[in-house]
Amino acid sequence: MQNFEATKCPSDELSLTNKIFFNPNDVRSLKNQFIKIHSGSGSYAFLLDSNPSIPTGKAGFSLVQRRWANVSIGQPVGVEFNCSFDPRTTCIATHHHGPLQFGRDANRIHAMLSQMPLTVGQEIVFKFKDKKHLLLRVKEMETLQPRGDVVAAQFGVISGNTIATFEKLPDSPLVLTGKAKAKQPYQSIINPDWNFSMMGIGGLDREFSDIFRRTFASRIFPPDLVEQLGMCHVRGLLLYGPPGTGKTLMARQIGKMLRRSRAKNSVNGPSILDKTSGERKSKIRELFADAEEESHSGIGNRLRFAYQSASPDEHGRHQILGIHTSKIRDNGKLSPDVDVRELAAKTKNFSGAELAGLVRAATVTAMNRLVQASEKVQVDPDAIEKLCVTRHDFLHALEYDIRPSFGAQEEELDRYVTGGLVKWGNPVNHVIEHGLLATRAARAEAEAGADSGRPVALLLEGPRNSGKTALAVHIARQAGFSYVRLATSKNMVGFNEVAKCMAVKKFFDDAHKAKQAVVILDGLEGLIDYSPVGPRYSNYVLQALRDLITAPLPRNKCLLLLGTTSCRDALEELGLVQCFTAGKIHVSNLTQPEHLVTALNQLDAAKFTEKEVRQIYKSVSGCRLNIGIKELLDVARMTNRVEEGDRVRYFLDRLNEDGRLTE
Ligand SMILES: Nc1ncnc2c1ncn2[C@@H]1O[C@H](COP(=O)(O)OP(=O)(O)OP(=O)(O)O)[C@@H](O)[C@H]1O
Repeated sequence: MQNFEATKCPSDELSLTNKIFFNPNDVRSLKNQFIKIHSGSGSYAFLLDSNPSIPTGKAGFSLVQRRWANVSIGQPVGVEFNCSFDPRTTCIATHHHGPLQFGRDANRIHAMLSQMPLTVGQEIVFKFKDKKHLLLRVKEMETLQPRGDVVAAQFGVISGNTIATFEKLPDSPLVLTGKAKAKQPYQSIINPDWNFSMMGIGGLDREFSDIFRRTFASRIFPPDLVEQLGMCHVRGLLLYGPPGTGKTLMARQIGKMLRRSRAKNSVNGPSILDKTSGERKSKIRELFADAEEESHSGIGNRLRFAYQSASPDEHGRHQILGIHTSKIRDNGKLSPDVDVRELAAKTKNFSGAELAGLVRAATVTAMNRLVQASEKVQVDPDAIEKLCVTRHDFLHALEYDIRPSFGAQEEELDRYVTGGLVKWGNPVNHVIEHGLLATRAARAEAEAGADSGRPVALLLEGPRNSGKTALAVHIARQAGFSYVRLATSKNMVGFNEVAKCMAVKKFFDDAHKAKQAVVILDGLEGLIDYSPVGPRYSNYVLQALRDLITAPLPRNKCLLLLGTTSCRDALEELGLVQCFTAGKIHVSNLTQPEHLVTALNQLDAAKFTEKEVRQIYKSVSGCRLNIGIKELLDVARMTNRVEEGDRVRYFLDRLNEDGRLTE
């Protein structure tokens, strides 16, 4: 080893060779030989070259070399000449990633690199497209040992078989293409100091993990995988809930979880509104300024809202789902058990945007399987290979994540048929048949293709508790239309006249957008605030209802209107019954002992034994019966709580007391 003094590289051009220069007399015939430089801070491998402008006894380092090898001008360095690399143990190899595409520069760069010994941490500079300098930093090296083991190495030389995997620094404007993109490092959005065990959100773990899965899971995966799945990141998140349920706490914790630069912006709504208008605007602008800057690195600055008026039919949904899953399928990440046709059948009332959301939610669920978030967030290193979106992921997303906002509100409708539908006699069948006829008429109206069709409006009228609402819901469901809404004054408690009109109008407006819609106007007397004392009613709502029920429909649209009332006479006087041109169907109470027996035999709410039913039948035969199905269900439920031997007596007593059974 000889001692030299570090000096500058003779020219900028020579520094792009990434070699160390010596005076020709010092190195005589040596050229393009490997040397090792030993400075106080470590040992580094280089190629040497000679140049007369370097004084004897000195070694010329470029600025970049001096920086990464920690050598300063004038510093003594030890130089080991004639170093050689054992090609069997120091040829750099890597075995799983493809090379970066350098385009036209590839050969030149490859030629330069293939001559060069490399040290971990080394920085190499070269010219790259139009005068710009490209800096490569050696991050890690693996050498392939004769027995096939791969061992991490400090020094190495590039051989013909070396596979180089290029990564780009997060702030680099370079765009990598080809397979090398997979290794592209991305600045994780998750704060490295974040620890889930210190989250401090009591009882909200499930909510937090839901938020994590649906919002951030996609951001901790390599961008290339995210691209292969055709996903875009969630750009905004709205936490909603009653006061004091932990929304702000969760938002703050999410802020902490994210890297600081991304999470410093938190404002309190009222405090912003406190300012003068100009100040307010500038505050809001300030708030988004950072996010706007970051938008280049993938953090969005805008929340997007998508609205699609009519829900597509099954064929349309099949196509839409096909489009949104195509990228995942093309990249081999869609499990063969995913049947788009099955999903199309299961996604009635989903809009296009909701179908896209469903695919996204299923993908995120699949991704989440590869995330371990016990303490730190970790992604399975083989995520790219392992990721597979399965049928189960779609079913999970259907159950927990995406519900159609437009269309039938199944859960709400369920509340109106809690006791199921008991077919206790012909009067029930009669109503259902009429409902079917009206449905057909509504369809025919749309198919006729007239410029403007008419809604088909059917009124179900009958005594209180006779089951009008439940029958209307049954008819609506049987129709199988995509949009089903139930307007009831029970959901409009505290609304003034205008608010009521607006609420009902919204149902009609939405119904006009759907291809096939049912609107149930439940308890018309309640909607118009009818009171027999006076009598009083809201003329404002009455007029609105009359106009809405009779308003013509947009072309090719079909609307079935089902009204219910227990005050037919009053509504007739007000001219509302007349608007139901498709018919007025009477929903009756149970009046025959046979009705009662048939109903009791079918009731799920109360299990009467055959013997009990026979006893009841005997007792009611010859009596006058008049009971609504709703009331019967209530009495039967109460009977359930009674001791076995007393059930029949209790049941009959209740009917007698309430005047439902008379001699
Ligand atoms: N054949 C049936 N027809 C209607 N409802 C039935 C029938 N069988 C069982 N039910 C149940 O009875 C109940 C009927 O209540 P519903 O609210 O429909 O009555 P209603 O006549 O609309 O009452 P209201 O007079 O208060 O408006 C529901 O829980 C429903 O599930």
